[in-house]
Amino acid sequence: MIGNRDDQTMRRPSREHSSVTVRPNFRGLMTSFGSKVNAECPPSSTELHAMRLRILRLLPYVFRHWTVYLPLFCLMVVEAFTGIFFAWFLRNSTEAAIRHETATLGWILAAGVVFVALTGSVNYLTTFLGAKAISLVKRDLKKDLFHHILRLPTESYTNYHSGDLVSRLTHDVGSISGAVGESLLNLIRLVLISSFSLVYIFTINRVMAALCLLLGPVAIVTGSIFSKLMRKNTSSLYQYLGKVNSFLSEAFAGHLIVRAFTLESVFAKRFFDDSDYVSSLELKSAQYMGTLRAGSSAVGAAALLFSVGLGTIYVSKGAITVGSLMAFVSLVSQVVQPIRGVSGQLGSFQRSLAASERLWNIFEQPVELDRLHEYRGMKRLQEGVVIRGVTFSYDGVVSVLNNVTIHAPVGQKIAIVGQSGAGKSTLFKLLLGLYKPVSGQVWIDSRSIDQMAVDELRSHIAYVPQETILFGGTIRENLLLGRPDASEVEMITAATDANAHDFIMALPKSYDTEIGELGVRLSGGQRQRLTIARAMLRNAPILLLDEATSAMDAETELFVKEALERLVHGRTTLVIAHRLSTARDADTIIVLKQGQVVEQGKHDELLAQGGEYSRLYRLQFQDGTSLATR
Ligand SMILES: Nc1ncnc2c1ncn2[C@@H]1O[C@H](COP(=O)(O)OP(=O)(O)OP(=O)(O)O)[C@@H](O)[C@H]1O
Repeated sequence: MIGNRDDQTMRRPSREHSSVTVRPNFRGLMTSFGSKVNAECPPSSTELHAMRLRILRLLPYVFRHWTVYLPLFCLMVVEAFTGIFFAWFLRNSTEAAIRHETATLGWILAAGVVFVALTGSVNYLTTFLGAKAISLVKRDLKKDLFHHILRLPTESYTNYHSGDLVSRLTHDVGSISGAVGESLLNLIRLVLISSFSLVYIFTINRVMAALCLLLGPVAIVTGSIFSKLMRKNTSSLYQYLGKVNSFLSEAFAGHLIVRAFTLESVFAKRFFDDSDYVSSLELKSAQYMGTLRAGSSAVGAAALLFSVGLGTIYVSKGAITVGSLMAFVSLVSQVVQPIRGVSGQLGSFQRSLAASERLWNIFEQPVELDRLHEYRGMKRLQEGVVIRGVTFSYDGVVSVLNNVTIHAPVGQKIAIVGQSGAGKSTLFKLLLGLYKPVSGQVWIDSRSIDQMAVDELRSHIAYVPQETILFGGTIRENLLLGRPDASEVEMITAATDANAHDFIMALPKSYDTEIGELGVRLSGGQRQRLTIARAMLRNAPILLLDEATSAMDAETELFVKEALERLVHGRTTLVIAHRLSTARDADTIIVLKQGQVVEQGKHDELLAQGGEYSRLYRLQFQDGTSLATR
């Protein structure tokens, strides 16, 4: 599994997989999957600073929807007032009842009815607007994140695992709702209720109010300690869930290998261990939450007892009325409850921020472009492609390509051959503009590709990869990916030229047949012909063809060969020829060895030279006469 920046904070606990009997081949796989996360280290001041920054980064998303947040805030002010109204109602109705003031009691009760109706409406609106605010912010975050991921340079994109990216886009974005919704709103609500109640209890009796307030700091301190512990724990949990998702996506995508190599028990064991670990993190969170709630309930109960005890003394001395005591007792819980509630909400707010950390981690990666690439229409080629003195390294240390120069004049076919790892596919990646050379340049029609927009460059190129990559959906949708504006006739012509039309028509819904995830419902040869048809439809002047190595039956092989010949015709083609029979009719054969061009020329010339090409040819000839001579 590919690591990412999060791995830096991971450690491998000693208990991990100690009891697992793993076959040697899979030990590396299992231990890398099994690295757990550090849930225990204490928060540092730099972390708190980072936390503040993360809140600041979320704020624009909140401000963007101020038309929802502003009415919500106003409604919360009204909601806070209704709490005070209840105390006022209790105080005045009790006193009116004690004094037998029936008329006063009547209008107080009428005010109570209005209050109940108002509370209902306010509750409905705050719930609806709260959910709307969360949904809008999550929607924007998801869009921005996906937009950002699509613009990441290949170099940084390949540092993430696809399953982990899915986890960030779904689970982590979903978890953000606390920071922009429930917890944020509850924090504001509790502060408002607490402040209003505080003012009111001070108007009832200052000394009693001040004494009850002494319990506040106790609640705040215990609450914030547990909140921090919970945040660390949740951060670890989210990080680990990303890894579990990566594992799952690989397990499902590679299910054929899992079955063929009888890896079911190994994978099950791995997933069971993961699930246990996730569960242990969740239990730890539950423990923290339980302790926090128990502590804050104790503080709330103590405040209630204290105020009732103190209040009865004040009532007996005639310092306050019974109605005022009732109002005071009901409001003390409004003051202390929010204080303890703030701690809980802060914990949940911080858990949300923990999820946001994994989103900012991606947003921090610089993007290639400020807009998404788009198909720019068909291009023409006048002169051809020139790769001049290109040197390239993935890691900045080992050169994968070394001063490579290749000339592909317009309409010619250039075959690139060489041992595995010689740098053939890397050359294609540079031509597609996925990576930039360390030195040297690639030119198309006397224009350096550095001066071209990436989508302009790619609109010149049709790429047929070695693995047939199709997407879930219909055949039509897959073919039109090559050129979205192609007509029905053009699509059918491309499919016919690729020897695919006949088998497509034999399918139940012909071009509208669903081909399943990655084209799983088609045969290997059918998938290949579809990728050729897709490239044909694109009708780009430059063809980058990475020849498939998988063997097919003679008839399918012939179909694919014919399709490729039609595809190559009239285009400037660079083909990675794994079978030297493909290279035989090339205008020029380039022989790469350890990233360097060691020979170039025509088939017969290179054979006569008796160098690397003739060595490779002999090897293949000995290994399989049929392939080399076909
Ligand atoms: N994304 C990558 N990051 C780091 N190194 C890479 C990456 N891709 C390829 N390499 C390394 O670059 C070298 C050249 O790889 P490349 O895929 O270009 O070889 P190739 O000639 O196409 O091989 P094959 O015929 O087996 O496909 C290899 O040593 C490979 O390990």
